This record gives sequence, structure tokens and C-alpha cells, in this order.
Amino acid sequence: MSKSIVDHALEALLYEVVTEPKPGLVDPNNNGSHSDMDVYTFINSSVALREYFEQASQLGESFTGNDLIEMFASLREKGIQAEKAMFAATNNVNTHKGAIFSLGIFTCAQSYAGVHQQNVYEVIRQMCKGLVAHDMKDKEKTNKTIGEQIYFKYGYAGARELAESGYPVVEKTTLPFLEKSTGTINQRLLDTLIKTASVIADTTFIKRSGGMDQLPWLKKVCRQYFDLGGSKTAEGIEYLREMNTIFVEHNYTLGGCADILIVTIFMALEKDSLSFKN
Ligand SMILES: CC(C)(COP(=O)(O)OP(=O)(O)OC[C@H]1O[C@@H](n2cnc3c(N)ncnc32)[C@H](O)[C@@H]1O)[C@@H](O)C(=O)NCCC(=O)NCCS
Ligand SMILES: Nc1ncnc2c1ncn2[C@@H]1O[C@H](COP(=O)(O)OP(=O)(O)OP(=O)(O)O)[C@@H](O)[C@H]1O
Repeated sequence: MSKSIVDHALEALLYEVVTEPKPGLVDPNNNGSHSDMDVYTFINSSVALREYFEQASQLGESFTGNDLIEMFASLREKGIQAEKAMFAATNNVNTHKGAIFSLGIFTCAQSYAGVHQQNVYEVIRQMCKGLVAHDMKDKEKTNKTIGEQIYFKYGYAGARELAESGYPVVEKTTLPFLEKSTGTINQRLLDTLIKTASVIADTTFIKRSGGMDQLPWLKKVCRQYFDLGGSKTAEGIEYLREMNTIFVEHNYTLGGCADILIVTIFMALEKDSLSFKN
């Protein structure tokens, strides 16, 4: 088992939650739009997930079959157990459901890619081939998850769609953006979070804002943040605090963007491109 991959997965979870000020999301100073959790809940949840990331990494290292869809099926079983471990550690609060899915995929795929000298995004595409069709075949299902409801209403498959396409947004946009960014790690991660919010459609935001209509507004405020100089200016930071106030008023959040930030941090740590850069 590759120790550093597991360490990087846990570091990615913790780097994300300590980054502040984040609009709507939990950070050390503020619970954002999440009254049922705080930064300590996230620490408990992260530590409880170590075993899962060890299993995900081990699976990627040891899988010898030809069909990576089978590796993903096996990862998902472990993911379902990990969700139980998360709920047990958080008093039944959903801290890391999206991260169990996305970061679990990255941890497993990166381990497999290391052993087989393959491209991690290509490995993910092979693992998640047909995922949306596989998960979204029952329109009549009762008790649909938010992701399923959004898919059947708008045809957008959120976290599953990004996984099936091999996270092009990470490979082409958020990771290069983070790698080029400068400043403290906090500044670089804040800018990368807002960059992420300007390029993906986050189903937690769609759910909390009641549909797709507020997505153009979100893109506009992200642009405004960068026009003000982003995390390197006092105006940019003040704007994030104002965004947080608006997010809390409307109960908006960016849970999916946080997950994409987490996997972006994970890849940057794996590539050793996240040290302090002036
Ligand atoms: C696909 C997942 C994320 C959940 O699906 P669900 O239908 O509940 O989706 P929903 O859209 O509500 O999203 C869940 C979480 O994904 C994250 N997310 C939202 N949008 C995005 C996005 N565009 N990109 C990445 N992550 C996103 C958020 O954290 C959100 O809370 C996963 O939990 C899952 O497969 N659940 C089924 C049970 C399972 O197999 N669990 C084990 C997973 S390894
Ligand atoms: N720092 C963070 N703060 C808050 N949420 C985060 C953070 N990082 C990641 N997330 C993601 O946001 C999701 C939580 O969103 P949300 O609270 O809307 O879900 P829920 O608890 O299922 O729904 P609700 O609270 O509406 O009942 C988690 O799955 C988690 O992956």
C-alpha cells in the first residue's frame, strides 16, 4: 500500500476545510450555511475515513482484472461502508458524502495508475464508463436522491457526470489554475475554489437555490471576485465575506465545488505542486 497517497487524501480533506473565508461552506471561523456541523465535525469525519482511503488505495494497487468497471464496483461497496463510518463519526451529519465518492475514485485510480504507468484521468474514465446510464435508469424510483431528482428534471448528472468524463475540469482547469497560482496556500485554495464555482454546476447549489436559475448569478459573483483582485486584495477577501452573508441568508452552499477543490488539492499534493509560492 502506498502510504503517501492515503496521507495526501486526508491532507486534501483537511486543507479544504481550514481554508477561509469560504462562502456558504464550513470553515474554522464560520459554519456558513450548515447549522448541523462545524470544523471539528470535519476533523472527526476525515479521521474516520482513513480506513476507507487505505482500502481504496490498496484496491487500486492490487487490482489485476481487465475491466476497471469491476474495480469501481468494488470501490463503491467500500464507499457505502465509508458513508456509514462518516455518519457514525458525525452524529449522522453528511460532511463528506461527495468526497467519499470523488476522492475515493481519485485515490483508487491514482494507485492503479502508479502501478500500471497509466494516466489517472484515463483510468477514471475506464472505471466510470457507463456510470450515468447505470445509476439513472429508473425514472419512476421513489425516494430519489437530490442528484437523481436533478438528473430527471434537468438532464444534468452532476458528480456522476464529472466522474464518467474523467474530471476534465480538474485536468484542464482547476489543477493547472492551482499550479499557476501564487501566494499563501490559503490564498491559492480560495482562488481555486471560486474558479471551480465559475466552471462547474454544483448540485448542492442547484438543490439549495431551487433550480438552475441562480447559476448565472453565481458565475457573475465569481467574476466580480476576480475583478476585485481575488484573495490577494483586501477587497477580494471582503467580497468573499459578503458572499458568505448572502449565501447564509439564502441557505446556498458550494458542497460540490468543495469536493472538486479536494480532489484538485489531492492531485497537487501528488504532483508536489502545492508548497508556498510567492
Ligand atoms: C454519486 C454520489 C456522489 C451521490 O449521489 P446523489 O445522487 O446523492 O448526488 P448529489 O447530486 O446529491 O451529490 C452528492 C454530493 O456530491 C457532491 N457534488 C455535487 N455536485 C457535484 C459536481 N458537479 N461535481 C462533483 N461533486 C459534486 C456534493 O458534495 C454533494 O453533496 C455518491 O454518493 C453515490 O454514488 N451515492 C450512491 C450510494 C453509493 O454508491 N455510495 C458510495 C459512493 S463511493
Ligand atoms: N467545507 C465544507 N463545508 C460544507 N460542506 C462541504 C464542505 N466540504 C465539502 N462539503 C460537501 O457538501 C455536502 C453537504 O451538503 P448539504 O448540507 O447540502 O447536504 P445534506 O446534508 O445531504 O442536505 P441538507 O443539509 O440540505 O439536508 C457534503 O456531501 C460535503 O461533501
